Amino acid sequence: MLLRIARAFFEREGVTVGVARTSRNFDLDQVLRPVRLRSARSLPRLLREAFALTFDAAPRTATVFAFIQVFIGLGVAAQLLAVRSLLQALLGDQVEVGTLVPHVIALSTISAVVGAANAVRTEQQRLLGEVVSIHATGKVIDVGTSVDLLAFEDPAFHDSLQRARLNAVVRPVQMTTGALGILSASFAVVGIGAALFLVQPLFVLFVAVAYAPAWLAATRSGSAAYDFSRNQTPRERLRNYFFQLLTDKPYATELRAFGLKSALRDRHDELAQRRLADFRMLVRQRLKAGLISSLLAAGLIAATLVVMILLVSTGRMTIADAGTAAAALVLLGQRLQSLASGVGAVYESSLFLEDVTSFSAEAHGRSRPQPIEAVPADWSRLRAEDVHFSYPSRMASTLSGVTLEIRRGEIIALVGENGSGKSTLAKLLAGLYQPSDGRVLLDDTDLARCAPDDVARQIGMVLQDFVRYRLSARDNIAFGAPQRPADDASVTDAARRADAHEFIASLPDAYETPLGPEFLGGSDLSGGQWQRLALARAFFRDAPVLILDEPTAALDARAEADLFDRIRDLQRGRTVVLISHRFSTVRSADRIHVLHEGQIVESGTHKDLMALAGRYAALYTLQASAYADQEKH
Ligand SMILES: Nc1ncnc2c1ncn2[C@@H]1O[C@H](COP(=O)(O)OP(=O)(O)OP(=O)(O)O)[C@@H](O)[C@H]1O
Repeated sequence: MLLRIARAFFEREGVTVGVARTSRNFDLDQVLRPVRLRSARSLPRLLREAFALTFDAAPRTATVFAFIQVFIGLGVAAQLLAVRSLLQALLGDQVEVGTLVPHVIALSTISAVVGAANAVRTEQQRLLGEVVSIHATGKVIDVGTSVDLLAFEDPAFHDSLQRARLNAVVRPVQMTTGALGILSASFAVVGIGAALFLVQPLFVLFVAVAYAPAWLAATRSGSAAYDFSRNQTPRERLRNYFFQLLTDKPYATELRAFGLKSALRDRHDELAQRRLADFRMLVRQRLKAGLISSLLAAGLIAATLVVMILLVSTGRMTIADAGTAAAALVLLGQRLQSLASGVGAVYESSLFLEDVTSFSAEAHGRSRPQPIEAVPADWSRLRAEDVHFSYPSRMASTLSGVTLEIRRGEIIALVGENGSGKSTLAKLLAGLYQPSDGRVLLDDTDLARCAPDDVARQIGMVLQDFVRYRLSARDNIAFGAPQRPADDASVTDAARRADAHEFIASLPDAYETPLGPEFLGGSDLSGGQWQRLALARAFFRDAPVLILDEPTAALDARAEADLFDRIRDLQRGRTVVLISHRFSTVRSADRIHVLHEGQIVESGTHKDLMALAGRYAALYTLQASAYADQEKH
């Protein structure tokens, strides 16, 4: 059932499960299948990665921290030895108060210094956790913003992204605490172990055996938690999606209009219950392992104490040594427990580490071939040359053998029925996707060989699904060219060109009004007003090429006609690629390309295409007669 829901979700999101073109073929059944438990052998690698991330984030704090750990480890051993010599002095034949004083002073001083170091360590650890968390979040942002756009078509990438996003806040702290806890406990264990060894070497072996099950239990429970989180991800993404549908503003109106609340809630709850059931199982497993290992440890420590009593009663061990050994056993037990829980924490957070590492590999793997070529400064034509393209999740080609040329300053139009490939071609022309075959060129320079940011500088776009930034009107426009100063003159100029100035000026705080009623003092806009704002953003970018993908779908007919009448003036000699379903608006383009099932089937001016009496002419006539009918009625 869940598999069906998950499959339906991915398909509804436009991602059909099938053979992918990219190297990372995706199979939902594969993803939903639990992965194998991780082996304890991966611990050294995980620790290395955890330390690398920590030291990368805060080299100085981490180094200071490491020194404090060593210091505390040695300090605890020194404390034990000081206790031992105090006990020896106390239990000696002739106890003189004067001889005890240096022992007391030594023990108090060591204890005070170790106590102070512990306090510093606790606070440093918190600080380090925060710094690593911010650093790790930055890494997730870096990857999320630098991967190829096509990565977002890959559900496996979304799983990684989701995990990294959710885990970036808590896991780094857990990981740092765990890794540093291991470091600290290891030093302490070595120190106390050495002190215990001096007293009775056999006891060191007893303690190691006693805590081995705890170590195993922690490793296993860490890896079980890892598997749980990993296997839950696809389901959790689906549950989050239902959660969003139920609580986010964009869906609130339709949810109420269709009375969808219960239906969506049921789906959400079903997934939540599945998660809870799996989690209960995990908790039971971990609890069982934890209890068994604790009981075993307690039993073995009790046996060690019995041996100790026997040794003392037979005179083979002094009382001072027995007292020291007892204290060492307790201390060692505590440190070994924290060592074990540190290992568990590192295992749990390894999911995050792995995602960050595979993320970075992803970013590198998808980077452009070297050497990078410069975008020609004064290019004179943008050309698609026998371009083929298919989305990773679709078997069929979306574009096949598309060739077209746009000279600088020309206005061209792409028309065709829904799904014919217009938006996809526009994204290829903008260098957002790479063709699977063929090339997109600026003069003779292949866009695939250019730095994405350089290509982006050449292009301004109004996308079909443009973003409505819930920020100020000024931001909404200025985001068109973040490197350009958002001064009043240029922002209002762009707004005027998109006919947006008047309604922005009438907002409560004009250009500074937050565009979202969910924010204090915020206002919302109509669909057409948002579209004008998106247009203003593209005008503000002032790039040599402007791609308008149905930029007027939400505008009324008069506004649309007015915009296209003015587009040549507005663009001041720049290149325009226009996608529209309203043929009347594209008729003035220098060339019109008609797409059908991913191929250009007709090209020419409006006059040429009408004379051809083909697909364009038929659709144009159909639309014109529909308008004429509307006029009559
Ligand atoms: N992200 C995607 N993943 C898989 N297939 C996609 C994706 N985006 C588009 N497609 C498919 O590619 C084909 C072309 O889509 P495209 O959006 O380019 O068409 P279009 O001509 O712009 O359509 P419309 O006029 O409806 O906007 C369609 O069959 C569509 O289903």
